[in-house]
Amino acid sequence: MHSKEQISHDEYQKTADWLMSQTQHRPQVAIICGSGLGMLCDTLKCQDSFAYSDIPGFPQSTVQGHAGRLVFGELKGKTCVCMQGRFHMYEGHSLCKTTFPIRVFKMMGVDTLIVTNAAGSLADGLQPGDIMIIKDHVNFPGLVGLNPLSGPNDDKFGLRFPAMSGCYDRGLRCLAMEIAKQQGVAGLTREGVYAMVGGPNFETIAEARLLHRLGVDAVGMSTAPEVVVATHCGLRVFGLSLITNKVATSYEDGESVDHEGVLEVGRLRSLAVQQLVAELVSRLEINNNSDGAV
Ligand SMILES: O=P(O)(O)O[C@@H]1C[C@H](O)[C@@H](CO)O1
Ligand SMILES: Nc1nc2[nH]cnc2c(=O)[nH]1
Repeated sequence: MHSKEQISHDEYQKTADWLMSQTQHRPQVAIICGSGLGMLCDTLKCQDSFAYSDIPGFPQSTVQGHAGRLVFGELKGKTCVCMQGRFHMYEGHSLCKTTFPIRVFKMMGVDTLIVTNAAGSLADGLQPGDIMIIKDHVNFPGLVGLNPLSGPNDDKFGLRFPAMSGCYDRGLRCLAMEIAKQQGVAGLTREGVYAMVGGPNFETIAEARLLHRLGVDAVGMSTAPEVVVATHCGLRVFGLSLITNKVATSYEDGESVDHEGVLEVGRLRSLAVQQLVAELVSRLEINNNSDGAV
């Protein structure tokens, strides 16, 4: 079951060492591409890319719209590593496996993690095609003990009881809003709360109404475990959700969602998301003390 599997420090190190032996790039920024957002990798220059199936210890991506490649390259003067495809709990991966790359990135010297996802909107002010800068999350699996940090704590990575109150960096959220204004997409962009549910089914009407009443702005099936592990090991985090659909909350209107529709909105908004992320990366101030030693 999820919480029992443990991955040793040596296993993360082995993967980090293998990647560093295969590429000259030493990433400062890691980017995780959500469903339909794999094009974020296209902006990287001087790419070195690896199929997940060739990387020792890496899980495999099984979801359409998640290519399963790790891409290293330069973006606006920063060295980045980009996951073209992430791992979800509903694919059957343990939570340690879904978050495996995060600790590998930390060991490679990454300072900042940018997470993206596709999500359904529960908020009146968020329409398909809008960009939600994640202010905070509700980790539903985590609240009932399905947490990648369950099990013995590895003190080399972080504290047994890490705080999560500031896990989405305030400075980066403000910077992203400023960039959205400068790029003329402020009307499409606002902050909100993301909730992770286990999936893979989309919400029932009753579940959607419950999430809405709880103050959730957008719901998806990923991200929270990655952010918990990143915050635990001291990475600075920025997150955004591309709103791909409204979550149906009425028995009358017959609204429905499917994965192909989710991917289609990703394609339509790819340029706006790409430009926002690229400008954010270019304006990041990197903490050069991050030498990857954990
Ligand atoms: O990887 P993300 O969270 O972007 O993927 C979302 C949630 C499901 O995996 C999928 C549903 O269409 O999109
Ligand atoms: N749980 C969930 N995940 C999504 N990913 C994209 N849209 C949705 C949605 O409506 N619900």
